[in-house]
Amino acid sequence: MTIELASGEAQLAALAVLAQQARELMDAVVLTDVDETEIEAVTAELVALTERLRAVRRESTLPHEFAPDGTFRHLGNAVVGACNPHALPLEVERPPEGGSRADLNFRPIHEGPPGAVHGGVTALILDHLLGDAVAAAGRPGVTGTLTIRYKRLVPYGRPVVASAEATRVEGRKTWADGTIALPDGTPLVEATGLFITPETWRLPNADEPDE
Ligand SMILES: CCCCC/C=C\C/C=C\C/C=C\C/C=C\CCCC(=O)SCCNC(=O)CCNC(=O)[C@H](O)C(C)(C)COP(=O)(O)OP(=O)(O)OC[C@H]1O[C@@H](n2cnc3c(N)ncnc32)[C@H](O)[C@@H]1OP(=O)(O)O
Repeated sequence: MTIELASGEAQLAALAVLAQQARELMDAVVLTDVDETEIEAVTAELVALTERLRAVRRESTLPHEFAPDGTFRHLGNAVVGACNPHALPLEVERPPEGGSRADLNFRPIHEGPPGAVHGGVTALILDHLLGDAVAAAGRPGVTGTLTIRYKRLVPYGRPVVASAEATRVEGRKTWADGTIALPDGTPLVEATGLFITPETWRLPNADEPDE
């Protein structure tokens, strides 16, 4: 894993604004009902804009890194990356009592079953949140297994709460449980996962895994 110093903060801030606009574009695309002439005109403008962005390309995606304020971030991450239009982005909090949580609102672009969120999308969110919970416990790792139980359809367009906590440790293995629930606590999706700390990972300030 690469840990690099942050650079080009003004450019990154502008990129985050661009990524948010791209999200709004995606939201507009799935709900627009303008006629085909207008769709073709907008598409032509987007082709031109895409070419402008491609004019200068990075050799790799935005890295895992420490921001100037000392916090760890991954601006290109598919779930939490402010600079990645694919990300909600999920804003993860780490409450003082432990674990990880996030308030979130899925959108029509996340639809799977009619009027509800795709199960793969909720699995993605829970994978990340469980991963954050094990990292919060000082045991960052990659997902070995992820088991999901879909209890109720997850609505989009209204608030839900995701939460997770590490539950057990054994060598380089850490287990975590999590849920996506309505604000009143009604569980919609439950997850349990096993995360494994690769041999090569040793993060500054992280507790050493018990080996
Ligand atoms: C996404 C990167 C994040 C970077 C994190 C950095 C800092 C953290 C800070 C904040 C992060 C916050 C949240 C985000 C974090 C994560 C969320 C998303 C995570 C992902 O989305 S990540 C992508 C999906 N993930 C993969 O792409 C894994 C591919 N895979 C491998 O990279 C290797 O396969 C590895 C490393 C798993 C093991 O390889 P290895 O050589 O180190 O270990 P080895 O095989 O020796 O196994 C040792 C013991 O684990 C058991 N074991 C192994 N694999 C198992 C499995 N799958 N299921 C059950 N048990 C398993 C063995 O049975 C043995 O058990 P025993 O010791 O009892 O015999």
